[in-house]
Amino acid sequence: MSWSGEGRLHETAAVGAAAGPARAAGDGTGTGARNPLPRSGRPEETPPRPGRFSGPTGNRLTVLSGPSGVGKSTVVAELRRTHPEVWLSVSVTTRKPRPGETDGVEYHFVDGEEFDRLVAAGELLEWAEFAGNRYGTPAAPVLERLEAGVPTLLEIDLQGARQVRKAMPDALLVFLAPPSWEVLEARLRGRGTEPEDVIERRLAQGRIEMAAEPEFDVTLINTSVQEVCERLIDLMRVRSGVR
Ligand SMILES: Nc1nc2c(ncn2[C@@H]2O[C@H](COP(=O)(O)OP(=O)(O)O)[C@@H](O)[C@H]2O)c(=O)[nH]1
Ligand SMILES: Nc1ncnc2c1ncn2[C@@H]1O[C@H](COP(=O)(O)OP(=O)(O)O)[C@@H](O)[C@H]1O
Repeated sequence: MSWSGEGRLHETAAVGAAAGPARAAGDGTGTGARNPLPRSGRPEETPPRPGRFSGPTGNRLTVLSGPSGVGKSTVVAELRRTHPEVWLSVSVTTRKPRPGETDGVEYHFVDGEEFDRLVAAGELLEWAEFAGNRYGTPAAPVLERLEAGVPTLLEIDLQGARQVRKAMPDALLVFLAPPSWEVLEARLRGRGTEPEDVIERRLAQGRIEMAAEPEFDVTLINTSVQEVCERLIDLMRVRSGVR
């Protein structure tokens, strides 16, 4: 079967001590309760399908998305610390840096003019506007890593994930979900980095993102950051042959 596209295997794995053991994608033990899609075949046994941006090694890109405040940046920071073998794409954004963010680490912070230039020059693999700012993935570094067989992760929004799905049908799309909506609100407010009106915009966008969960291949529930990281690494290992 084809792993991408309609009938894509979908797994919902609660990750965290309270949620029981995490399950391997396609190992037949996932509940799939929220998305009862057909589940024949194991993704790791499906040969790579060439996409517009696929590298010759068949190495597949992994995309992490989820609503604002769910913990994506925290997971990425933990991966950066504990799994330096994974290459994390650094996006360009027109958003202003938050306290503690460093240009070139979390993002390349650019002005609107530079962002326009990158779009016009076709240098972005995908880009989207999110809560009043623009964000995009520089294509060249991603393609270089995929070509070299390096496990590669993008942390991007839903619109970006959809663009990646079109451009690279083999990409693994992982949805990071909160344990509950209340927890998501509490995390976003607790982070204390945005004023209330921005929080409201992000929560509104978050409802849209949550509704799109069935479009993703795998859902991980962010109860424990460490366990989400381990599951992500497992998924990437299966897909890119990393040991
Ligand atoms: N499409 C797209 N979205 C991105 C990119 N980089 C970051 N994002 C997303 O933009 C949204 C806002 O990011 P950010 O301002 O850092 O806020 P946070 O997610 O609440 O920490 C998040 O959903 C990110 O995943 C990118 O290169 N492309
Ligand atoms: N598993 C978790 N348990 C408790 N708090 C978490 C967890 N993951 C992230 N957080 C906290 O939630 C807030 C939002 O996380 P963040 O990584 O900024 O989210 P995102 O990048 O998805 O917007 C932060 O204050 C972070 O410390």
